[in-house]
Amino acid sequence: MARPLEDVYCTLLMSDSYLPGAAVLAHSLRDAGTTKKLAALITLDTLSPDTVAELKTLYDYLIPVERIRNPNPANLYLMGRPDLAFAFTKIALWRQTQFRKVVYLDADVVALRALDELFGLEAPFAAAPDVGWPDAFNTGVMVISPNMGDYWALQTMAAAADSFDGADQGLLNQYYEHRSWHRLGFTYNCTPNAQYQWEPAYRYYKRDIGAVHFIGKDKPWSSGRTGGGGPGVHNELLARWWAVYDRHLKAATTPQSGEGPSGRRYSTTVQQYVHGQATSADFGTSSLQHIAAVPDIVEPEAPIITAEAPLSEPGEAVENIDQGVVEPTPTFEQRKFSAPQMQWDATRFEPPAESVPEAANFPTRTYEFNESKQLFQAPRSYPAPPTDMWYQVPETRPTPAEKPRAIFPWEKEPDRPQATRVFAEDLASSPQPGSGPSLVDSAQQFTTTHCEEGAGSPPGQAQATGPGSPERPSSPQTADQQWQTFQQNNSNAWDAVPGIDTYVRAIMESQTKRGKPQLLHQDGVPEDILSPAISRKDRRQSLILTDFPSAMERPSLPVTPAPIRRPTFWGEERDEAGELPQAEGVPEQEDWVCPKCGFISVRAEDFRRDHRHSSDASTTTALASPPPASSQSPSTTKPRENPPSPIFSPATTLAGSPEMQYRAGISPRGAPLASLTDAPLQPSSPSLELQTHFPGFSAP
Ligand SMILES: O=c1ccn([C@@H]2O[C@H](COP(=O)(O)OP(=O)(O)O[C@H]3O[C@H](CO)[C@@H](O)[C@H](O)[C@H]3O)[C@@H](O)[C@H]2O)c(=O)[nH]1
Ligand SMILES: [Mn+2]
Repeated sequence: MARPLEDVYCTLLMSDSYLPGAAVLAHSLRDAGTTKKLAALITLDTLSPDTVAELKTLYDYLIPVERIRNPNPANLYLMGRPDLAFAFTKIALWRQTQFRKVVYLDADVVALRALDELFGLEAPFAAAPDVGWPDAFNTGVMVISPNMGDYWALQTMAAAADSFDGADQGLLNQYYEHRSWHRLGFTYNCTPNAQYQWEPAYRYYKRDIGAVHFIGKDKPWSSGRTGGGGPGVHNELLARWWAVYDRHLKAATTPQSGEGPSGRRYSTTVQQYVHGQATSADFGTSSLQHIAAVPDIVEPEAPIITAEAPLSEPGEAVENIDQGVVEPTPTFEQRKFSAPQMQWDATRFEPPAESVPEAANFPTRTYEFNESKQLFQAPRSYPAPPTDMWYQVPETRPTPAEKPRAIFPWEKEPDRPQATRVFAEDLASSPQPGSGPSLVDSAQQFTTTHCEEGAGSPPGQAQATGPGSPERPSSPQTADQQWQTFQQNNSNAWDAVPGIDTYVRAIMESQTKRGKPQLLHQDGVPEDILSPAISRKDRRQSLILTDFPSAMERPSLPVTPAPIRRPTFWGEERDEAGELPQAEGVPEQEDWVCPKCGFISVRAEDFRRDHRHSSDASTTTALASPPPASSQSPSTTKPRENPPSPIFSPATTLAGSPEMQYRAGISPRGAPLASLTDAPLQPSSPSLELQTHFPGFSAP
């Protein structure tokens, strides 16, 4: 016949720091005369060999178990106990099926008497109410009938972190909420509370108390004896723990030298985890302060001796003090720190996915309202406001910002007039049919606007000739006269630098020799670039740089004699039958626009002399044989007597050279140059559209 299964008291130890608790628990049970064996579940990888050795002397069975970590320990922070991350390990009790019944006791429990009657309970599970929520049970004292069915169910819950407090108590209460369990009396798991205790009840039930359980972060051995000196329920019960400790484990005068009253050797292993133990100073002070041992713990009525009472072993400490014995601090005292249980074991697991950040452990400080009943007394007087508060205006004016470095020669002229700006919007309103601004006017506007640095013009000239200037001559001039005046008074500074001229001509000639026309479009297909129906993206990138304003900048500026045709509301182009009359006093288009390639020069002389196509072998200039249909104004056919300086000559000569496009891409005032589209300009085109070309940027 098989041997009947055994009954045991069992505890759990997962860290060295709880060793004093486990030791006191074992002693308290044995002192109480239990007939049952003692067992301890231990996690070998987190306990020191010394601790295990000590446990071996105290317990009949040491049962190694794997720690079970809460995979989602967030709820532990709700009760401020992140150190209980491995509390689920406790469910290993249910798999100890080698035992019939287990009376489980936390390591922070001290038995005041043997609890053997608990093994006679029928119920498969029993526990006492929790003091914080009495409908729930506390898991520090439990009567368990181990079985694998419950174990696997609990294990599944633990794996899912199914626990309202993140630890075993939440998990087990959830598990047994809908199962039958036996409710033990509070006397089996009395949890003294420093803040609240129902003292009359304590006094009344005191003699029934079977086990005291020191719940919470602070344990008797971790806070030391200082807290347990006075009257009150909590201190009385604390004294019961220290009584067992003192009887069996308290440090002797010389470590490892003595024997306790029970005949056991004092344990230095245990002492090192007891606050305030194992230093010579402590030997003296503790014996003065501590509550001395209660002689017979089986007798709850035994008188409790307070600090003022005679010491149980007065000789030791006094002797030491008197003889001036100063013992070196033992190394185990220096090593007694035991790190609290971490939220996760970095040596075995990855950090939990939803772990609480470190900051959750930062100390917090609570400020409370002042509860003083004293009425507020206003001070008799307040300090006078400061009298020297005003803004001190600085005596010296701040030095004006430095002028920008001169780039062009004329910028160095000392009495160069301040440049002004004139914008198209400031000028006369849009061209009127028949009397709209001529090309001369436009050119004047343009030059004044764009050469606002007053390039090359005599002092004051830029303003004087500006159309928007108040000093504008009011006497009416013919367009031709204005053109003459304008051209005489305006020239570009770079035209006076022969080097530029020579260089650009050389490029142009070399291109002409290579048969590259300067402005021929790639495929020769004429295109009505002015048609609004043609979207911008369909146009090829321009090859020509000029200083013309772009269509965007000056959309209405008529830089060609012909007006811009806008589509009607219905989208089609307007009839060519001139709605707008030809402008007067404007040079003929053939004088400055190449009918072949649309190349533009403002100075007709330059145009005739310089602009040639390689195919024009017999032609001296592009304009030697102007298209017969376009000759209209007699004023443009006669040669000019005093050829004025070119205005746009760089543009005419730079055409077609990508390198020079880049170099000439910035106008004298730093604005990007405009470029003509490379589509051919038809003599019959209704207008010419200009397109801004920024160096380095290609229009789609
Ligand atoms: O670092 C540790 C932490 C815990 N334990 C063991 O686990 C038990 C539970 O920890 P404890 O500090 O005693 O928890 P309590 O302050 O008592 O907190 C309550 O909440 C815990 C978590 O739900 C339950 O385990 C307790 O029974 C319950 O009283 C201890 O007694 C020890 O046996 C260790 O060995 N090392
Ligand atoms: Mn406990």
